[in-house]
Amino acid sequence: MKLFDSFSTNFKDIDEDQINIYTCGPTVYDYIHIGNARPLILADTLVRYFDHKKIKYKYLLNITDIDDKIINKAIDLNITEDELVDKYKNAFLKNLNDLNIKTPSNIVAISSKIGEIINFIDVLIEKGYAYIVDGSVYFDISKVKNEYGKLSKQQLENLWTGVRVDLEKNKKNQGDFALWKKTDIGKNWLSKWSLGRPGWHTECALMIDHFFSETIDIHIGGIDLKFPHHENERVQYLAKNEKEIAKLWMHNGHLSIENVKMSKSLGNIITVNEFLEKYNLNTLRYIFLSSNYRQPLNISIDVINQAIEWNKKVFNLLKTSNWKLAIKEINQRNQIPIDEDLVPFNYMDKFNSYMEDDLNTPMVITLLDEMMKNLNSQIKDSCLDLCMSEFKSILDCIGFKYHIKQLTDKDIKKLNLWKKALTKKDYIKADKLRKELIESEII
Ligand SMILES: Nc1ncnc2c1ncn2[C@@H]1O[C@H](COP(=O)(O)OP(=O)(O)OP(=O)(O)O)[C@@H](O)[C@H]1O
Ligand SMILES: [Zn+2]
Repeated sequence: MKLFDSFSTNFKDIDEDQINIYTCGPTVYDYIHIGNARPLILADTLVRYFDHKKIKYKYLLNITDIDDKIINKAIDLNITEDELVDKYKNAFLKNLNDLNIKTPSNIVAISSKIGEIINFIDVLIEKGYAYIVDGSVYFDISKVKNEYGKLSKQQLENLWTGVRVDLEKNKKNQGDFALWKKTDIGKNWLSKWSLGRPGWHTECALMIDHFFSETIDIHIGGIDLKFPHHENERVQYLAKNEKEIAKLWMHNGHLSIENVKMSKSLGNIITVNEFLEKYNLNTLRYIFLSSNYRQPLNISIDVINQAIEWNKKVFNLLKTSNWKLAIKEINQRNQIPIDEDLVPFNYMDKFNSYMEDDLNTPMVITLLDEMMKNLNSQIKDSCLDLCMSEFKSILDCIGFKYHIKQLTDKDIKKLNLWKKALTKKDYIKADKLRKELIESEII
């Protein structure tokens, strides 16, 4: 399988027996928006494909439950940070389920790893990469001069133009970032340096160091995290372990609305909950999968309508084939074994080759369109089961989920009566039955 590595800007082969994956999770101070869902759906598409190919993987997703944003919001609302975090962590987990995102192998909140973070920072101080100022600990980026900026392809001296940096005084270099922040505001923990809390960039570096004994295979996150967050994660891991944190970096492009990046701070967000109230998970899947994950994506009513129309087509085909196959089964016309040579297409092979080409899901959508066209018209009756099962397993593999009614014996009886009425040209009876079948969402 070939994936684009946004560090080397080359395609790389992924062929290990077990793939270790990490995605930077949300800061749980609010509901997630559909932009935040893009990296999660990207990771989900990847691991679903690994499942399909029976490739083993370990996928870790962190939850940032310690952060300034959490502290400030809890103060504003006059509630405890724990109350705030619980509410939004649960909402986040529910959203994963609502979006049909497979539960990662591990979901870990950083507050459960404070002891490990302190030890991690200690090693960086001992090795001379971090220094203490008045109870806070900073990473000294001048110690990794030759490495810093490599991921985001920037010159050290140009890095800070237009980027918001920590305002702490006494830092040796402008770009030095806090590993441990001394603070008496909000929740804090006792370390040998001060009462304080860890910095965000250290959380992810620690998680990867702690859960995986070696360089991970794939690190996933939105493109906005490339600098400084991922740059900072990388140099910490490099400083501690003298090796790369990840073999391959996957960065998704931004989701924008009216051509402006969807972001909480700009207030132009659509939360996952809001989106799902109006539309459904398949609408969002289609929107993301029909465009290349690396490209920016602008959401508009046209894009949403296109997704709705496409899903209607799929749903209708699934419904029609469901009752057609049910009748066929009951009539036992299906006793003739399926001759696989009769199946005129190679859908699964095509699907696999598109997915292995850096998750080329737009081509998979085109393939599904081609399948729908054939299934709706030309496919030989004897191939219907086989082709439909391929169609369904592709949909399932890329995370679509449709609710098709399970037909009862009574439903099938009615279908047969309808068919008989048609054969006998008893159109009044046929029409009545057809109406009933439509009403009960069978056809
Ligand atoms: N508009 C977007 N399009 C795609 N991915 C995004 C977008 N906004 C955030 N992300 C990604 O979502 C994940 C969580 O991001 P983060 O924790 O920074 O969210 P946030 O604080 O809610 O962001 P923001 O304030 O920008 O809305 C990251 O991988 C980030 O890159
Ligand atoms: Zn991270």
